[in-house]
Amino acid sequence: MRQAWRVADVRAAEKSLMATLPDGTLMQRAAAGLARRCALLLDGDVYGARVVLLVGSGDNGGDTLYAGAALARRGAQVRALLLTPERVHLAGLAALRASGGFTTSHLPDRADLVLDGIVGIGASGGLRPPAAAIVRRLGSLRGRTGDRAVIVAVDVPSGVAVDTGDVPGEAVDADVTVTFGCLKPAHVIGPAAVRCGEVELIDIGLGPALVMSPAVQLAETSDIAEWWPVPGATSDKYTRGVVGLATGSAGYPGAALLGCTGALAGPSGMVRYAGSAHAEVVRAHPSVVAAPRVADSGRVQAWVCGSGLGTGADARTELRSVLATSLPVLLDADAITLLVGGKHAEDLRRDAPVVLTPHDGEFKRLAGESPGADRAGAAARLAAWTNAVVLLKGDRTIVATPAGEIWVNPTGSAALATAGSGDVLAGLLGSLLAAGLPAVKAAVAAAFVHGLAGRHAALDGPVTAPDVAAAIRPVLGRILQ
Ligand SMILES: NC(=O)C1=CN([C@@H]2O[C@H](COP(=O)(O)OP(=O)(O)OC[C@H]3O[C@@H](n4cnc5c(N)ncnc54)[C@H](O)[C@@H]3O)[C@@H](O)[C@H]2O)[C@@H](O)CC1
Repeated sequence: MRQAWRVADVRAAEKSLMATLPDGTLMQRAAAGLARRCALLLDGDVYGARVVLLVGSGDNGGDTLYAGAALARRGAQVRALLLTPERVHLAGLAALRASGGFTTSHLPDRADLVLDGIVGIGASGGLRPPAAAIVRRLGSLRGRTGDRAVIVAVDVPSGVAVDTGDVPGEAVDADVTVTFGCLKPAHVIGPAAVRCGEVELIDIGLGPALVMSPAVQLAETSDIAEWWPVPGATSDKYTRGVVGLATGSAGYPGAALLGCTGALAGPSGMVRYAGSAHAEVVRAHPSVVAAPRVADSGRVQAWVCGSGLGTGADARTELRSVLATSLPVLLDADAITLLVGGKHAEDLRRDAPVVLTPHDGEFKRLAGESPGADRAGAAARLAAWTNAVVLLKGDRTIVATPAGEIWVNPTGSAALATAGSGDVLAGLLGSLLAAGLPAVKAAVAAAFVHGLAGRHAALDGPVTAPDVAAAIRPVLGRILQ
């Protein structure tokens, strides 16, 4: 499991750690790690490399100057462009000069490596115009071999909103981001995460001081392997869990079929289907036990309701039926639309878990506003308001609990942006709920495996929802081996 902390918590941890260390120790650790990574990016060919430092007025600029000094000592031609020369980190600048580096008043035409030290976790608002103009030109810099200059962001790419992962305006598009002490939300959430490129975390000894809860958590393959329910010697189809799907309609039988495909790939021992697509479902999936309505179905341990269900009177009845149970319920698509206006809000005040899986449009309908720039915060607010686990779909899907726990999925893939892929996710997640996984783990694990399935399917070309569903099993085979 990986974790990211908010700026205020990082600063508090740094402060408590600095109280025990000689002045400047953390910056020296940070700069040493940064310089080491830069040397590797130059393939060890540091001597004669053209290195450009973009240096802002804070400690982020200080890290950059010290790292530049280390590279200059190894023979690199280091030029520092000071954005606010009157407020530069003086000791860092002295170190650079003493090592043979220079300052420059303009962005050089050629560079092998650019270090972005304009602004780090002290950023407020979007980049100011002079910095924004420089950042716009970075993509055109070429180095010794004619290749594009490698861009390294120091701590975070300048221009991103560190706590939310938003990119409000011009921002550095880094190949590598070298961060210090711990990850921050911008490294893992939203468009900022894309601007980071590869993220390298340098240990500066901050760990023991990070006593506050992380802002965001990310599951790793080992977590999924640990959580995923697997049958034991005494398991049978009922003890493995039975998932029920109240999905699809005459207009959208495909949603029922795709949901069942996702559910069949999950860990539960049996899939029941309730709805008007029952004949099609049994034809396509002989192992599914189907009935026309929720009321006619046998026992299940969790319900999935909504995908392709419609929003008419019959759909309302089915939604009421699943919410009236004391079982975990996943509400997707039309079931979310049916909640709008608060008509079923009181039904969400139930003891058994509810999982909501909105995309941005459904989120807006339900919450009354778009997720906006702070997707994690928005998901957490909706989770608290609805008393449900909210899985907000996106490139980096967010899972938030009513208690404010937030997860971000690292396996997202553009391949999942295809009709019906959400139905597959709902079925898979429902299967995990039926198998007894707590709602938050079920949501995190389903998003993780679904994302990998999208990537796996994309290896063979353009992806459709059935391809995603078909890829779940090989992906799980690898995770659980
Ligand atoms: N505090 C610590 O113990 C450590 C801090 N480190 C570095 O210090 C950084 C934080 O340093 P600071 O707190 O000095 O803050 P920053 O260096 O991130 O930025 C603060 C400066 O940037 C300017 N600024 C703010 N928003 C701007 C914008 N939108 N456009 C242009 N300029 C803007 C402000 O005028 C301010 O002077 C970290 O990101 C990291 O790189 C590391 O050395 C590790 C240890």
